[in-house]
Amino acid sequence: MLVWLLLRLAVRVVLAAVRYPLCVTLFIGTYALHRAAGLSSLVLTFLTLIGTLIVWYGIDRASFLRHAWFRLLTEWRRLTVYVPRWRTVMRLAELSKDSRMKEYRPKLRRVRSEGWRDKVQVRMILAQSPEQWEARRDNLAHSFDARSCRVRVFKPRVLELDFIHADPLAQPVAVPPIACTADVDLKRVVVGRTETGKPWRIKLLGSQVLVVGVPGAGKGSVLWSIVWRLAPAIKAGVVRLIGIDPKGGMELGQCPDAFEKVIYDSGPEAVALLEGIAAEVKERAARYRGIRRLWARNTGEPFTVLIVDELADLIAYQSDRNLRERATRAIQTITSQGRAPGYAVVGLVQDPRKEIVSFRHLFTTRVALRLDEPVQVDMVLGDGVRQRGAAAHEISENTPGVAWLKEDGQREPERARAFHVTDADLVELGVFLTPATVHEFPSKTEGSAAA
Ligand SMILES: Nc1ncnc2c1ncn2[C@@H]1O[C@H](COP(=O)(O)OP(=O)(O)OP(=O)(O)O)[C@@H](O)[C@H]1O
Repeated sequence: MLVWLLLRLAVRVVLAAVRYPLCVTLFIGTYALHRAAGLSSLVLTFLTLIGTLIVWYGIDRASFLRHAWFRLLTEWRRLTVYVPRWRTVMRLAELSKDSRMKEYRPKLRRVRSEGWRDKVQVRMILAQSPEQWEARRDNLAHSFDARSCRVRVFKPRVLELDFIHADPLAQPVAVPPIACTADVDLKRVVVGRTETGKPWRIKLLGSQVLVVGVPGAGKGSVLWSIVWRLAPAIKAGVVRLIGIDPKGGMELGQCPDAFEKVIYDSGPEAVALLEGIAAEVKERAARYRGIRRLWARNTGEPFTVLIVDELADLIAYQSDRNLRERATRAIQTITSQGRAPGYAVVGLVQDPRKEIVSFRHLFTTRVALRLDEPVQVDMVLGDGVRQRGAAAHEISENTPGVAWLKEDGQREPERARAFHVTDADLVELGVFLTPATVHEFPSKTEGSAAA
C-alpha cells in the first residue's frame, strides 16, 4: 500500500514538473538559492532577472511574449481556472457520466495561453461526440470566464477548445505598400490578416469567391484589398479586371482605372458583358482541353477577374425575367467552367437569400462578413460551420472588414480582417494604374527657337 502511494506521489510530482515547468523551476531555484547563498543574494538575483526581462521586452516584444509571458500565463490559468473548476463544470454541463458506480470524466490535457485565447485540449469520454461539446459552447465560455468558446476536432477523441478573451482584430489593418513585382501568387492573394496574426490569403486561381455582408459590413474593403494586391499584375497585363456595379458606380466607380471594362448598371449591357465572358470561357476551355488543366502565366493570356458588386441585382432582383435568366445562365457558366481557363468571379452580396444560395456551391471560397441572423451564416458558409465557431452574426458593428472564411475542403473556418483601404489609398491606386501620358520631347531646333 505504501509503495503504491509513493509511486502515485512520484507520478504526480513528475506530472506537475511537466505541466508547470516555470513555476517548479522558480520554486526550487528560490529555495536552493536561499539555502545556499542567503536572502541578499536571492533578492539580487530576482532584481537581475526582472531587469533582464524588461530589457528583453524592450528589445524583442514578440519573442518575450511567446517564450516568457504566455508560458507563465499558461501555467497560471491552468492552475487557477481550469484545474480547480474542471470537475464541477464537466458534471454540471453534463459532459461527464456515471455508469455502474464509476465516473467517466473528460480529461483536461494540454493548455496553451496566447493572451487573446486559451487553447485547451480535452480527451472526450467514450461514446461522446464533438456535437455535444459544440452544443455547450456558451456554458463552457461562461464557466471559464471567457467571452466565447470554439470547438475544434484535434484528432480522434481529442478536441481543442478555444476560450476567447479578447479580439486581436479590433484595430483596422492598414494596407501594405503596393508591391513592386507583378509576380503575384494568384492562389494566395494576401488581402488582410487572420486572428492568429498570419496573412489572410484568398485563392483566385482555381476558385470562385462569394463575399456576403449586411450594408456597412466592409464588403468594399475585401474587394479593394484584392484589387490592391493585384495592382502590379494588372499594370503588367497579367491580370485583367472586369466590373459590374449595379449600384450606379458607387463602389467600383471609386477607381475605374483598375478595370479594363466596367458597367454601372444591371441592364442589357451588363448581361451582354456577362454573356461575352461566358462565351470566352467556353472558347478558352475548348482550346486548353487536352493541353493544360489550369491557366498559367506562360499562356500569354491574362487571368480574368470578374467583380460583381451586387450579384443579387443581376440574378435575383432583375425585373425583366429574360435578362434575369440570361444573367443567371452566364454566371453559372463562368463560375462552373471558368476555373481551368483562368476566370475568377468575386461576387458581393448583401442578402443571402434563396436565389443566391442556390449558387453557393459554385463558389469554393466563401466569406461571411457581419450578418444579421444565425440562419444567414448557415446559408453562406454551409451547415455545421457556425457550430464550429463561425459566428458571423456576432461580429461587432465596430469592426467592419472582419469576416469568417471557409474554403471547400477545409474543415475549420477562419476569422480574419481585410485591409482597410481608405479613400486616399484608392487615389494612390488610381495614380498607380493610370497609364502614363507620354509627352513628345521637344526637338533641338524647336528648343532653340523657343529660347
Ligand atoms: N477592413 C476595414 N477596416 C476598417 N474599417 C473598414 C474596413 N472595411 C470597411 N470599413 C469602414 O466601414 C464602413 C463601411 O464599409 P463599406 O462601405 O466597405 O461596407 P459595405 O459592406 O461595402 O457597405 P454597402 O453594402 O453599403 O456598400 C466605411 O466607413 C469603411 O471605412
